[in-house]
Amino acid sequence: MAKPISIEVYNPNGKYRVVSTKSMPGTRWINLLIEQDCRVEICTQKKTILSVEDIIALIGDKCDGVIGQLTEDWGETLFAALSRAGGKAFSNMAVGYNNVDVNAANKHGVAVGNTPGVLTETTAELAASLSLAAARRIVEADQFMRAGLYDGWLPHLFVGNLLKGQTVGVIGAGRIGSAYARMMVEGFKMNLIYYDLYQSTRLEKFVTAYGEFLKANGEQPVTWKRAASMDEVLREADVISLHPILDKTTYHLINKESLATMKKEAILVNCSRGPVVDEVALVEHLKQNPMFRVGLDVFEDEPYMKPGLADMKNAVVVPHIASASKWTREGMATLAALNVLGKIKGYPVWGDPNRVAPFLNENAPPPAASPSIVNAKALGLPVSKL
Ligand SMILES: NC(=O)C1=CN([C@@H]2O[C@H](COP(=O)(O)OP(=O)(O)OC[C@H]3O[C@@H](n4cnc5c(N)ncnc54)[C@H](O)[C@@H]3O)[C@@H](O)[C@H]2O)C=CC1
Ligand SMILES: O=C(O)C(=O)CO
Repeated sequence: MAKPISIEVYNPNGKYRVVSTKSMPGTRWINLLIEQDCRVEICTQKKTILSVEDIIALIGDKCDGVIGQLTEDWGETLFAALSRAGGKAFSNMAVGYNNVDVNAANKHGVAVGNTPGVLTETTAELAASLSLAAARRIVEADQFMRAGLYDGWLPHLFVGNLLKGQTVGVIGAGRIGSAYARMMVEGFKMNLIYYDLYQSTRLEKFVTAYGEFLKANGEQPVTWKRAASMDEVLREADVISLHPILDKTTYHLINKESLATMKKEAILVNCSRGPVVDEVALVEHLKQNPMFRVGLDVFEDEPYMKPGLADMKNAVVVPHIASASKWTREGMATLAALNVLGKIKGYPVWGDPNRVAPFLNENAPPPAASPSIVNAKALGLPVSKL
C-alpha cells in the first residue's frame, strides 16, 4: 500500500481533477486550469523522482488528467491506473517523451502531450554555452582562480580552441539542432556539417544567405554540407553537438568506435538524452585524449555520472538545465496544462505543434485546442482548423 502523498490544492470545488506530479514555474498554468473548472492538485512531496507507486497514490480513484515529468516512468502500470480513475490525458512537461510508453497510452485511450517549440532557443543557447565553455576551458580556469593558483599571465595558460572558421557538426538537425547550428554559424562564423534522417532546407537556406552576406562584406563566406552518414560529421567537425530524440536508433549512437572517428582535439556536446552516448566509453576516451573535451547536460544514468567522469578536467558537466530559462519553464508548464485541459474539454489538437506562440501570449486567452498531442493520430483525435 503506497504511503499518502502531500499535496497542495487549488480550487477544491472544481469539476475536473488535474494532478501535477511537481510544482512548476509560474502561475498562469494554474489559473488557466482553474478558469476552466479544474481542481488542481500539486504534489509537494520532498522527493525529486517520484516512483510509480507514488504516482498511483496521487492518481487515486478519480483523476481526469496528469501533468508529469521526464524523470517518471509512464508505462502500462500508470496508464492503466489513470484510465481506471477515468483519466483521458497525460502531458509530459518536456518535449522529449522517451520516458513514456505511447503504445500503453494508446491501449488505454490516454492522450500524451509534450511541450515543443517553447524550449528550442533556450536549449540551443545552453548547447552553445557548453561548446564555448569546453572550447575555452572556462570551468577549469574558474576553478584555478578560486583555488588561488593564478600568479600572473602566461603564454600557455589555459590555451583552448578558436571556433571562427572551424566546422560545427550537428547530429539531429530538428528544432533545437537547427537553432544551435544557426547560433554557431552566425555567432562564430563556423562552417556547418549536419546529419539527420531528413533534409533541413530552412537551415541550408539560412547558411547560404549568411554566407552571401559575409561575402558581400568582404569576409570569408560560411558553408554548409548535409552529410550522407554520421561518420562523415564525426570525421570532419571540430565541435559536434547531439540533438536527436532518444529511441532505439539513437541509443549509444556515440560509442567507442564513433569516438575514435572524431578528431583528437574535437569537442562533443550532449543536450539531448544521456543514453545517446555510451558514457563508459566516453570516460575512457577522455582519459586517453586529454585535448578532447565534452560539455554534458544529460547523463546515461541520470542523476548519476559514470565512475571517473567527475574527475575529468576535460569535461564540463551541468545538471540537465538546458531548458532552464524562466520564460521557457513557465511556457512548458502552460503548454503541458493546456494539453491536458484540451483533452478534458474535448477540444481538437492544434494543427502545427511547432507554432505554439498563440498559447504563450499572456494577454489573450489561449486557442481552444491541445497544443501538442503526440498520439493524436493513433487515437483519432480531431485536428483544429484554427
Ligand atoms: N537537455 C534538455 O534539457 C533538453 C533535451 N531535449 C532533447 O532534445 C530532443 C530533440 O528535441 P527537438 O529538437 O525539439 O526535436 P525534433 O523532433 O525537432 O528534432 C529531433 C531530430 O532528430 C532527428 N533524428 C531522429 N533519429 C535520428 C537519427 N537516428 N540520426 C540522426 N537524426 C535523427 C529527427 O529527424 C529530428 O530532425 C528531445 O527529444 C529531447 O530528448 C529537448 C529539450 C531540452
Ligand atoms: O524537454 C525536454 O525534453 C527536457 O529534457 C527538459 O526540458
